[in-house]
Amino acid sequence: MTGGLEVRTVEIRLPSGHLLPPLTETLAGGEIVAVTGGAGSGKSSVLVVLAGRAAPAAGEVLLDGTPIEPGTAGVLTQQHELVGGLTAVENVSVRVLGRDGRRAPRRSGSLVEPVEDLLAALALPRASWHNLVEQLSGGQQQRVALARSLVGSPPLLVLDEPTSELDAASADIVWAALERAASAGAVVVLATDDPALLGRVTRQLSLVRPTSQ
Ligand SMILES: Nc1ncnc2c1ncn2[C@@H]1O[C@H](COP(=O)(O)OP(=O)(O)OP(=O)(O)O)[C@@H](O)[C@H]1O
Repeated sequence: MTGGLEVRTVEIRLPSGHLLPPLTETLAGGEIVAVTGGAGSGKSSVLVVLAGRAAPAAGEVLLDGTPIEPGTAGVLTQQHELVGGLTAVENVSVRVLGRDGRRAPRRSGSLVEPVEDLLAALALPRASWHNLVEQLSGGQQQRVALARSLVGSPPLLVLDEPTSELDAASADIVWAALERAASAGAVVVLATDDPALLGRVTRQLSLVRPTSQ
C-alpha cells in the first residue's frame, strides 16, 4: 500500500479564468476515486494538477509525502497523446523507454513482451499490435493510451474519461485492469460523469458545490 495522494488546499484556475474552491483530500492507495461535476466543471483541469503536469494556483499535491513530479503518474488524457507514425506496441514502449533512456525495442526485444501483455490485458486485438496507431479505431487508441499509463505499475493513475470511447464489454475489461492496479496499491483517480463507472468507484469528489447555503 502506498502512502497515497495528499491534496492540500489546492486551488486550480480553469482556462476560463474561474478559480475552483480550495480542494483538500487524501486519497489512499487502493482507492478508485472519481472526479465528477458535469461538462465544463473543471475535471480535466483538476486531473492535470493531480498528475503533477501543472502547478496549482495555491496549495500542494504530495505523493507518498513528496511533491508530485511530472512523469510519476500514469496518465490518460482525452486526447490520448499517442505518437503518430508509431505502432501500438511502440507507443506503449515510449513510456518504458522514457524512464530508463534505452533505445526503442525490436519486435523480438526483451521490452516488448510486457508491453504486449498490457495490450492483451486490455483486449486489444493481437492483429493490431503492430499497426500504426492512426490505423486503429478510437476505442483501440484509447486502450493503447491506457496500456501506456499502466506501464511500470505507477503508484498513481490519473485517467480522464477512461471508458468514453469503449463499448460496455471493453469498459468492463478496462475496469478490471484498474481494479488490479488499485489492489496492487495504486491510487486511481478518474474523471467521469458516467453512471456505470460512478456505481463502481470507491469514492466521488464532486466539483459542483451544493446549491443550498
Ligand atoms: N483551451 C481552453 N480555452 C478556454 N477555455 C477552456 C479551454 N479548455 C477548457 N476551457 C474551459 O474551462 C472550463 C474547465 O474545462 P475542463 O476541460 O477542465 O472541464 P471538464 O469538466 O473536464 O469538461 P468536460 O467534461 O467537457 O471534459 C470549462 O468551462 C471549459 O469550457
